[in-house]
Amino acid sequence: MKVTIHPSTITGTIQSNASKSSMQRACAAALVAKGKSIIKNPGHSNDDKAAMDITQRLGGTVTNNGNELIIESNGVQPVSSEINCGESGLSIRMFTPLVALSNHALTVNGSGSLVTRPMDFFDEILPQLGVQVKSNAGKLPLNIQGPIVPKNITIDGSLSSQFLTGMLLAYAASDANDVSITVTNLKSKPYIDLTLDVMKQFGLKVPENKNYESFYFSKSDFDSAQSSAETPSTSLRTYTVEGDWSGAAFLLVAGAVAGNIVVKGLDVFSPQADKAVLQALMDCGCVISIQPEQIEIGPAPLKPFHFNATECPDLFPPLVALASYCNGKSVIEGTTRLTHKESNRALTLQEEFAKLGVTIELQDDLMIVHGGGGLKGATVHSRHDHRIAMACAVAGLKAAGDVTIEEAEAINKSYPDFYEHLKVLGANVSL
Ligand SMILES: O=C(O)C1=C[C@@H](OP(=O)(O)O)[C@@H](O)[C@H](O)C1
Ligand SMILES: C=C(OP(=O)(O)O)C(=O)O
Repeated sequence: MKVTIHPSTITGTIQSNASKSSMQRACAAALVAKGKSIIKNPGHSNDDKAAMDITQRLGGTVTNNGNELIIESNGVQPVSSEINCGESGLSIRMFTPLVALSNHALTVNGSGSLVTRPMDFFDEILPQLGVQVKSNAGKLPLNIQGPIVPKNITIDGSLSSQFLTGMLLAYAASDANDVSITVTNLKSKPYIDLTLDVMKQFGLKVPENKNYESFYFSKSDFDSAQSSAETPSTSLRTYTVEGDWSGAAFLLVAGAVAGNIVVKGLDVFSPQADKAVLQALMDCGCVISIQPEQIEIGPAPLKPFHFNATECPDLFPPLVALASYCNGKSVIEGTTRLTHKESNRALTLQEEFAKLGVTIELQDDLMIVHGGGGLKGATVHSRHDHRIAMACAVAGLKAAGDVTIEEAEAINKSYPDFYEHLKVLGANVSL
């Protein structure tokens, strides 16, 4: 699908989309928590759909009426010999340790960019916990046969926090007692805060976070009268999927560049990593008012900013769009975190923004965006990466000519309503 963004000024109010990070975790937590869970504000992105399908294949009963998702579960009891994670890095890395809770042999598969993303973690770690693993040299498909036996283990957190998210859930589900997961060089730490937050809300056993270096599952927490009285694991529980700071970052940048808008549905106290976008927006000098129930944002002469995105790598694409309109060189740190996303994002941003007339330099872990020179109309390509498509769309709002995005449907991975939301804000978008 091709989408063309015509130069536009935007205005109005928009409700943020549901966070796939919050929604996918909720599916996994509902699966292992046992009992009935009601999940409000469910998302409908491809990654959300993958998580719902996996939950069902691992034994959950999933009923989705659009406004509410109801999951009933007796724990992981697979009803299928294969799960398919689509293109979702979080789903494969979070659900594979949950697959390993069962003694059934299962194949874990995926598609698109996921086929080339590294999964060697499982070859190295799961066998230490009694799980048989066969992979295609560290890539998909994976054949997994548990059950996992929690014990003290050390894992590497430098490539992705998502493996740790899966391990924490699996340890909690198997009632890990007096054991620690030690993690070296953990990156994307706020995503672990989100995992722990969801685990708590679903009444799972939450480990003690020792400075993001070790996560200790105590002997007694879960059995204590107090914890089971507060959040009994088999009770009915309700969870509301958070508004998505990662998707909203594109809307907020659109406001800073192309018109006064209001974004609703974002929790400023959320553990989500990407709420850090507010810092860059405040630093670049746009007009912004942050209130508990909404964020108002609008354009002003924009100045360059310096931002460290090591812990929130998904902010690179929207921040590159923002930096393109800032008058001078903006510096974003953390490019090494981008190599294994849906595309090699530092390179794809450099190549696609070059088509729009923006020079991006890559130096070690730094990205330097030469902004303020004006953007030209061009045809760009999503590179099958939702965040590249959204970054180009937002950048196109104030380009000198039309910006056409090829394979624009990549947005379905996280934010299927993105172009519609731009249209609601008055952007001139041809679908
Ligand atoms: O846990 C999550 O929901 C995510 C964690 C991050 O990945 P890494 O931990 O690999 O950086 C992020 O990039 C991804 O989009 C979603
Ligand atoms: C990298 C992303 O997601 P995942 O790793 O879950 O596929 C993303 O949404 O940008």
